[in-house]
Amino acid sequence: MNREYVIETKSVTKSYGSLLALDGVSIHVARGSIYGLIGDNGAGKSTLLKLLAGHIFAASGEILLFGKTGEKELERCRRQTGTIIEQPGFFPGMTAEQMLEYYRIQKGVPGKEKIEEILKLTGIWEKRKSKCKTLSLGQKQRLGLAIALISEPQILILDEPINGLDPSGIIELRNLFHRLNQEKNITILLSSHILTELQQTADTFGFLHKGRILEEISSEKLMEQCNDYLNITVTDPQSYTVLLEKHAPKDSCLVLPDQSIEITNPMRKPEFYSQLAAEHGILIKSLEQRHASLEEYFINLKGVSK
Ligand SMILES: Nc1ncnc2c1ncn2[C@@H]1O[C@H](COP(=O)(O)OP(=O)(O)OP(=O)(O)O)[C@@H](O)[C@H]1O
Repeated sequence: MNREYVIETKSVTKSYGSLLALDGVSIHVARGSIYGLIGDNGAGKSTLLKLLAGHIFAASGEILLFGKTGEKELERCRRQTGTIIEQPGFFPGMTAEQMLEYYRIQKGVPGKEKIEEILKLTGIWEKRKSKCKTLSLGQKQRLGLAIALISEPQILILDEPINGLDPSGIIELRNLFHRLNQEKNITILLSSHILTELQQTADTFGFLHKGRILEEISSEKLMEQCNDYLNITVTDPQSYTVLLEKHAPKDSCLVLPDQSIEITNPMRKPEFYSQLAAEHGILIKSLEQRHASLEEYFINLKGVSK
């Protein structure tokens, strides 16, 4: 399938002095997707997002927005992009509504009526008369999002938007991202150092580690990779594996160095495996069910790349 990428980088490199922050980074963000850029602290996420936003420039490689490249074209395309890379400056004494109006005028966006629509869309309408200094972190994130949305962008680029929010704040923001994506057809690129935070938000993930993209993967494929495991320790592993081959031939079994037997994505319920042993006079010492988490997947990926 030939998907249209609204954001693409090709072998982008960026150094700060002798520090290579991005090393040949290529990412592909399809129109209509929510793309999660995952990486530890210092992996290079902000650097990549700043390059896309035009705050800094690459040493080599190519950046494409809406398929267009070259600084002049990119500048034009960036007008259709809303970004929050560092918190936009808020004047503490201004109200949320005044702050949004300030940015509307600064960005040259016509139509005062947009203010009401965006304050309602981002869920801070009730707080419109509150001064910025009194807003909570979550409310500030929403106001930042409102500012990014004022120019009706087709793309949103958000650096760690979930950082520091409590669980209910995360859920609210996640729902908002889904609404913006579904109802306004906005493509969203957002970063986080916590994979599980983006697990239910993004449909595509890019794993960035020490300035390099290790993998780009759809959330569907990622979930498939996170297998279920059954780990069984028995008194007689040899006889038990023979039994498994006969009675559960479709299962993929592996005898681990500690002589326990690992079944990946077992076809039957755990009781089947304990009954099978019992019926043949084999004693089960332990039986554990495990699901490889997304975090484990990322840790393994980083391990392989060393
Ligand atoms: N202006 C700068 N001058 C020098 N080094 C920098 C600068 N900005 C970033 N770096 C370094 O580049 C590397 C990548 O930093 P970057 O901020 O892009 O990472 P990050 O993945 O966004 O990290 P975090 O999750 O901590 O925000 C880090 O080693 C950082 O110290």
